Amino acid sequence: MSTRKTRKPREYQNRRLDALAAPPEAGHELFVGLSSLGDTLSRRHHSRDFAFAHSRYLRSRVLAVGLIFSLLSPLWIVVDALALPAELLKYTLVGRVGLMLGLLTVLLLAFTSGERVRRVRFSAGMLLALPAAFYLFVLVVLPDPQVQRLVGYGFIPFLLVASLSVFPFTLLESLFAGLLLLGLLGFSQVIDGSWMTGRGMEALWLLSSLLMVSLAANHFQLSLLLRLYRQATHDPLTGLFNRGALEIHLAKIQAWQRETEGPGRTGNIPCSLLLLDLDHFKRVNDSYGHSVGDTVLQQFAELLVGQTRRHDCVARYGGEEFVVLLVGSGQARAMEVAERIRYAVESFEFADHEGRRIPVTTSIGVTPLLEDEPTLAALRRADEALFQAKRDGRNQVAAVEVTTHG
Ligand SMILES: Nc1nc2c(ncn2[C@@H]2O[C@H](COP(=O)(O)OP(=O)(O)OP(=O)(O)O)[C@@H](O)[C@H]2O)c(=O)[nH]1
Repeated sequence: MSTRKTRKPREYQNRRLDALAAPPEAGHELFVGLSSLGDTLSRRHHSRDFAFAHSRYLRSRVLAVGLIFSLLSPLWIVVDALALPAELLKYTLVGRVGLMLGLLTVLLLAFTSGERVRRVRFSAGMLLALPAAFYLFVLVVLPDPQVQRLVGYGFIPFLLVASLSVFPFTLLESLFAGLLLLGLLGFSQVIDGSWMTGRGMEALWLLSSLLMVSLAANHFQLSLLLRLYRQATHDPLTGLFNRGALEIHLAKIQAWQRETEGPGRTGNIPCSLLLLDLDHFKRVNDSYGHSVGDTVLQQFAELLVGQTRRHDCVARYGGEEFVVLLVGSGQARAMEVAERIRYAVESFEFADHEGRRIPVTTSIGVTPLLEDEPTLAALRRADEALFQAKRDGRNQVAAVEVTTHG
């Protein structure tokens, strides 16, 4: 174990809090709904961590809807056989075989995608694109007048637009898919001669209305998902990751460390854990009141976020204990960062509600996060180091190092 304390702070990069939807303010429901439009419009504001939760949710929908499509599509061959003459049946059969193979590939892709976000999103897109492509294929290959004889094909764009509402797509994603399906409906009308007729316009209007309903469903589904995710993973007082989310995040970082091992890869990426505890915090509560204590915790959290980089992780471990995960920082660098944080806290002007200064200091335990150890073992080591810093008089940085193998 080693302890050290220097006075000089170092430069640091700023970082914003996790860019997730803020918890909705109490108030008019419509306002609450509209205020989260920015979060459901695109994935721009979603954190990387939410992207994993989102893709797990999307994957379960792809599997369910993919299974329904795969079961319904071959059943329609019976309707085709009853409605179409034998010479036309070959066109729809070829299309259906292609559709079935495509749907099975999508199911396999989604099933094996695990947490690969892009693969899940690709399979969701393909799930909607395949029936549309099948319809387009039939429209193009079938001899012109025969298109009128198709039964149950005209509703494919309607079915697909309605299906959009089942998925937690962003508004822009659904709008893009919806416009393509409107185009497909328009094309089918040109082929069957109903374009710009009363019947054709009625169908276009119906599809547009369905699209609006699906967009509303997407918005409410995604904003609810964001809110629930935030409540489950974030501390409401500071907005930081809570303990459960931290432990999951640590395990993910370790998996990523293992993946980047080996020839041709980035190589071993050192990570370090900082466990921070506010010194004599009970006195702050006792002297200034619990609400001032809360404000101090919030300011402390902001300070930690400001002192770390975007890809580092700051979490509230519980009470007045916080954890910082430094990605790509070995022990020496982690000690420098911990010392900089300790100094920043000591110099920061924490104040009560009347603006009176509250002296606040923090003790910090530092330890490496090894790629192949249980996360709790690393946290326990950080706790040992923190205990050492407290024992050495508080307002200290202490480290517990480990001998890495190899
Ligand atoms: N205001 C406020 N206080 C909290 C919160 N969570 C924990 N605390 C308080 O944090 C204090 C922790 O006290 P102790 O565990 O005795 O530790 P300490 O006073 O910081 O002393 P050392 O850790 O030994 O330096 C308790 O008074 C808790 O009530 C919170 O969310 N808000």
